Amino acid sequence: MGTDEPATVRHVAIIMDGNGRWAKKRLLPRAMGHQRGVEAVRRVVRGARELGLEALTLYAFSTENWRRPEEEVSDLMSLMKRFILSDLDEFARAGVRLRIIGDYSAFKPDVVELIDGAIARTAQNTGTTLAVALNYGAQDEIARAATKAAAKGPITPETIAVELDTADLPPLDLLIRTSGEVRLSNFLLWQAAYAELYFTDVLWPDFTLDHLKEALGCFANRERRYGGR
Ligand SMILES: CCc1cc(N2CCCCCC2)n2ncc(-c3ccc(F)cc3)c2n1
Repeated sequence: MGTDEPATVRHVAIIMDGNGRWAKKRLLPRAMGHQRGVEAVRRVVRGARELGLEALTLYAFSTENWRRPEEEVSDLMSLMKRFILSDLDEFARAGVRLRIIGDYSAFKPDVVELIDGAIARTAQNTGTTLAVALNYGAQDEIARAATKAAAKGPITPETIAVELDTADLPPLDLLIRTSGEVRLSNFLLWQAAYAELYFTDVLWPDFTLDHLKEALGCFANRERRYGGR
């Protein structure tokens, strides 16, 4: 690709941070921050489709999130169920394909069943792939991939890569983190090797399609290195 051609973004990932801080700033309960955060998810999934992204990966629940208060974990599980029962209908009809990365078998059977149904329902879709990271940690993902690769023969970066949860997604082009934290927090560590990293002070509930376009614009202006330097 010559330098005068706009860089094509195929796969964007987002660490959706700042939901609790958004609520705290407004003296609202954390659950309200989560609810407004779901509205931002809706905006960004619709935006990803309009922009023709092949894949959008969202960090929804990390392996560390289990340490949150029980009430908050329960609130997040309810939020997820509501999202699948209501929003996924629209996304399924619009051609969005749902994938889950991480070990979601750790969730309650009714949640696992709901997720499996949503994956099956959208499996044939050919639009944007929405990959949601649930009970996900990159070091856990890499360890699982390495274990599978080792059982099949000598380990190389290639034999590990094909065993990652994201093996069927395009290479990661752009990783966005909201709320001003400049850390990867055990998210897509392998996949981020050559991705552009974009950090914004915007809190996730305030994130809009314009913010996504701003991040994509920054990507377009950067010249990719792919390990060149
Ligand atoms: C595990 C709880 C949780 C939290 C969460 N947050 C995190 C908290 C507040 C901000 C919104 C984003 N999101 N966002 C999408 C999903 C989702 C899950 C499964 C699915 F099939 C489709 C979407 C989600 N799930």
